Amino acid sequence: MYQILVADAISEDGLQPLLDFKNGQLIIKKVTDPDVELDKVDALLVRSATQVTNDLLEKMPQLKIIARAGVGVDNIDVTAATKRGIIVVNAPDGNTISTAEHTFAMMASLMRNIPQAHQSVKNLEWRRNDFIGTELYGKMLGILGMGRIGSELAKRAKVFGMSVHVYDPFLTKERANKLGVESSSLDEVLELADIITVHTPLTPQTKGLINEDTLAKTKKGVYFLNCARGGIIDEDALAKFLGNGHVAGAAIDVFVTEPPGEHQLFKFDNVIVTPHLGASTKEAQLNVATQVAKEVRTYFEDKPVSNSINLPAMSRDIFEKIRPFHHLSTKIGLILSQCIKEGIDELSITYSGTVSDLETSYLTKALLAGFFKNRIDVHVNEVNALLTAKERGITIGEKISTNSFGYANAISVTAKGEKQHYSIRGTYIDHYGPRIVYLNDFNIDFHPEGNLLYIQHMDRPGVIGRVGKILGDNEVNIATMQVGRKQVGGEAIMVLSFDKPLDDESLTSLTSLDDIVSLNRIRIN
Ligand SMILES: NC(=O)c1ccc[n+]([C@@H]2O[C@H](COP(=O)([O-])OP(=O)(O)OC[C@H]3O[C@@H](n4cnc5c(N)ncnc54)[C@H](O)[C@@H]3O)[C@@H](O)[C@H]2O)c1
Ligand SMILES: O=C(O)[C@H](O)COP(=O)(O)O
Repeated sequence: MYQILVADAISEDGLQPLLDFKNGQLIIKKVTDPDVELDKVDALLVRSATQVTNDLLEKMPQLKIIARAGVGVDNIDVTAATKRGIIVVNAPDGNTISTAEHTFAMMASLMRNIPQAHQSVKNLEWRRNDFIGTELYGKMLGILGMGRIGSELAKRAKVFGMSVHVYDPFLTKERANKLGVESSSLDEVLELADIITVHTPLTPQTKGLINEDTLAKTKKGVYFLNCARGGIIDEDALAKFLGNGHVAGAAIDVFVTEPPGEHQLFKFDNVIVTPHLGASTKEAQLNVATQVAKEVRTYFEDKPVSNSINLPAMSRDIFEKIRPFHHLSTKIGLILSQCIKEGIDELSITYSGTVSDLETSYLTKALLAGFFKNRIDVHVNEVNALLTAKERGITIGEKISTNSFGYANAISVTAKGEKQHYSIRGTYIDHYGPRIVYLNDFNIDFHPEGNLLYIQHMDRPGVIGRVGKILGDNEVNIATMQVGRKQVGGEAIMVLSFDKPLDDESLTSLTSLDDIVSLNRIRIN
């Protein structure tokens, strides 16, 4: 039974897919709650409040998936999660409309002094001349970050008769034209806009995007909005430019520290604030909760998730096509890891035939996960496979080739260590399953499953018989046996499979036989 911890305020209606999930148990508690057994949690659902730090992850060794019911993942140490093989998913578009609407409401409120006027009337005042506003009509709105929310905001601004200039280094001309906005440089937006709003993620590049230098380039009387992330607008710099009258007002939904406590911006009457409410609508909360609840369930049902931050997205159709090769790749990795007895520096993988049309990078990661499975302590999966290989100095080469050696598809792998050099090839045959068709320079054909013994020996009369006798004497039942050789009387190989793991005594007796070059027990599960 998977333990699923819901650590922030997430719509319970939206959690229905998990409430209906027979293999999951929902725990709705904060991570700091002493009743929560963090070491048993398999899935963690959060919004922006819970800080998913490396220290927290350390206490959660069973954690497999972190789901963010919202967009921003800056409260999650994604790098630390990735290292541990924990998949991180979010709900990227469930709160877009709500946040765009909130930004628009903040802009209108700011320009018409609505919060200030509201408070004044409630204080039994009637100061009509103190709250003269400014029309949005005819003004230029500058949007920094033209993604989902920026684009929705632009549509609404245009309807209000505003012109929209945007700065987003990743925005194409076609998309800007389609949205009817002017794509500009950062400096142009700063110099021309009457109102500037930020809608980028918080990254090292966007932290302090609006700072003293950029503020100095803006028009006197400019207004600023931040409904994205605290820190994109440097709070000290904004306070300074509000203080000297250069900035006419600001609307802020997000802060560097949340909750902000006593804050330097609160002393300005022309600053309006909300407590990170962009996504706080019934609709958005239902959307994001439903999206992540489905993602977590999908993940535990061994199906592909759609919105992972640290794994490539894959549709169900593609996943079904890739699934057999995924199994094959994992098995190849497992076999290699048990055959090669030292650390490796290089792994070269060649995909040919029908498999080369698929997402081969995903298969490479599966192969690495198989390779590392019994070698290192860390749980390696598709999320952290490449990182793990890199940390261990293994160079990964991936190629596509047209030569599939007579099979419809083939995955050929060579692993190089200091002393050893191993090559293996597998194929997937419809209605027949995965087969290993080449191992360490020998053509062979065996089903990579269960308890196997791979023997390299000299091709001499009686070797197979002697192997069979020792196993028979030790009551070991041979389930299948395949042989291969390059030339008569040269080196040859045998791959045997058993119903249960081969015992040490039999292995020792086999090792002492004449004409045996090497033996490897291989377990595939
Ligand atoms: N206040 C809230 O409650 C709330 C709700 C939802 C989202 N958000 C925040 O709003 C922001 C935008 O969310 P979104 O869903 O539109 O994200 P998005 O990923 O769709 O859009 C972000 C855009 O920023 C652009 N960008 C990235 N780096 C940039 C840079 N250096 N300069 C200019 N543009 C850059 C990207 O190209 C992208 O188009 C995020 O920070 C998100 O966390 C806040
Ligand atoms: O990134 C987001 O989705 C928003 O900032 C919403 O955050 P919240 O889920 O804490 O309201």
